Amino acid sequence: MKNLKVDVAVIGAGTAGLSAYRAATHHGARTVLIEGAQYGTTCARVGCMPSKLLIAAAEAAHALKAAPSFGVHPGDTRIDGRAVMERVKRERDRFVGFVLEGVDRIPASDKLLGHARFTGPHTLQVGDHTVVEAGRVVIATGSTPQRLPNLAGAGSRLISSDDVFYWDELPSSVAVLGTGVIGLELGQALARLGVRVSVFARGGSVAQLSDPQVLREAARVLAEEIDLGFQYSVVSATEEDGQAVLTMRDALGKEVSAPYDYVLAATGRRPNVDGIGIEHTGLALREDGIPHFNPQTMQCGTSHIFIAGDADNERPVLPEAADQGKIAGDNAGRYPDVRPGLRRVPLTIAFTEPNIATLGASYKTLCAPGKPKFGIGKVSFDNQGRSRVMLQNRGLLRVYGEYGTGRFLGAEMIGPRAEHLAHLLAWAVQNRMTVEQMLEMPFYHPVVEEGVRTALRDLAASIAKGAGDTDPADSEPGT
Ligand SMILES: Cc1cc2nc3c(=O)[nH]c(=O)nc-3n(C[C@H](O)[C@H](O)[C@H](O)COP(=O)(O)OP(=O)(O)OC[C@H]3O[C@@H](n4cnc5c(N)ncnc54)[C@H](O)[C@@H]3O)c2cc1C
Ligand SMILES: NC(=O)c1ccc[n+]([C@@H]2O[C@H](COP(=O)([O-])OP(=O)(O)OC[C@H]3O[C@@H](n4cnc5c(N)ncnc54)[C@H](O)[C@@H]3O)[C@@H](O)[C@H]2O)c1
Repeated sequence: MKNLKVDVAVIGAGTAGLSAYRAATHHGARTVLIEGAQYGTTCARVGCMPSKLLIAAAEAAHALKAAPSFGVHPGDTRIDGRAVMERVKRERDRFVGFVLEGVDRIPASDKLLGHARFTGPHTLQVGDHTVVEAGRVVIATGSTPQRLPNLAGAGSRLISSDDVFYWDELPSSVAVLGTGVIGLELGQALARLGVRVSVFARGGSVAQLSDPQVLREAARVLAEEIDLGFQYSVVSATEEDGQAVLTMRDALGKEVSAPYDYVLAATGRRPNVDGIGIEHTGLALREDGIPHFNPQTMQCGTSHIFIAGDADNERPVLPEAADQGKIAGDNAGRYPDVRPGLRRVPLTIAFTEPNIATLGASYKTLCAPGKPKFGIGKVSFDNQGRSRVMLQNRGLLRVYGEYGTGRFLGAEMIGPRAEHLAHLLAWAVQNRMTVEQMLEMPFYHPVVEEGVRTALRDLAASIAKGAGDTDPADSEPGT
């Protein structure tokens, strides 16, 4: 058994861990980066990048399908599933390659391969070969797809998003369970690529939306294109003749049963805090097994242990993993001088088409008990000029503002090019702009951003009327 004494140990060489390693070494701390599986990060290997590559292929197929409405007739479309997957994997490997080059530049003496688990607050057992004694530790262990026991009967036909990006060709049919970001992004992309797809939701949630009006519109718009069913529960899943036979029950008790090449469980991801000996740290744990931590410093309690990225499940997206990793690494590096780091305004984007995005304060948080009422403005994209020009006139944007100050608080949307609209609005929230100040900004013509202006004008009017103006949608927020 080897023994290693370091200032900082970082567990996990994903986006958060790499960011933490760089920050800690910047402070001159002797740091070791421990990886239990593969270098290359979830984002590059089986996350953001391959999913967007698959979606890009799907968008190309969809453009051909939409072309005749413009009087453009591309002829017979042939989707070569093998070529689609080859490009996804080739480009994915290129992105992974960049990460690996970065890892190669880290001195060998700073890297350890092996699963790490705490044996005490300052000690880690790595694989069966090394004991690390660390002054401080950063937990950056990421997350793993959730496995549902009631789907286990589907055997080898039960997959997670990880498996999709190792396919050699496209299957004929897939049942997707879950209408979160993964289920909708992959479900729509596969459907556009000619795969028979059924997407089943347990309840009524749609991606990260909580505004009931936007949620309803998103469900309607997406269901126009894909076979999307809400309020379904699993009756059984079996493996028969190389296929999965999935039986689902709807809210009225009606059962539907069909064979699929695969059942894709997109039912959330579990932070990797199990099996790392967290119980030996002495940290106070929440009900979900994650240590209590300060989201400004990433410090767990008042301890020498920090947490970052998907492992803390606060905002499980890539830019947050990078930010949190930096904050955790900075604080571990200069411990005990622990300082708050830069946290940005929340921003999430689901790359469905239309895109679904949220930013700033969500409708749900604004509706929390004890919160003051807030003004709401909205625009439908149904008749929005540029959206209609592009035949992408579907969706709804709702924007929120504070009574009295007129400060812009946040927005939820499904709409054309929402990935860009969401950035624009998130920057306004972070700059603490008022709705009036936003309306003083330039808007070109004809652009989708003119829809944003319509919503902001509506919000300005709502704020001017004051808190007596009740929201017509006043109802329970979604998930
Ligand atoms: C299909 C999919 C699509 C996504 N698309 C987007 C997107 O478009 N935009 C976006 O912002 N986000 C997206 N995400 C989310 C994003 O990928 C994650 O939030 C991000 O990669 C998390 O980074 P991380 O460093 O926390 O975890 P990871 O990159 O998973 O790193 C954790 C590392 O820790 C290692 N590890 C775990 N336990 C141990 C242990 N005990 N000992 C040693 N090593 C250990 C793991 O092997 C892993 O290498 C997507 C995710 C998925 C699954
Ligand atoms: N574009 C992006 O930024 C992007 C893309 C993909 C993934 N991600 C990240 O990955 C994370 C995980 O994505 P996800 O879609 O798996 O999770 P999610 O939490 O977004 O959605 C999970 C879905 O599964 C359903 N579900 C949960 N438990 C279930 C059960 N027992 N039975 C049936 N249905 C159940 C939920 O109702 C929900 O519809 C997201 O939180 C997101 O942060 C981000």
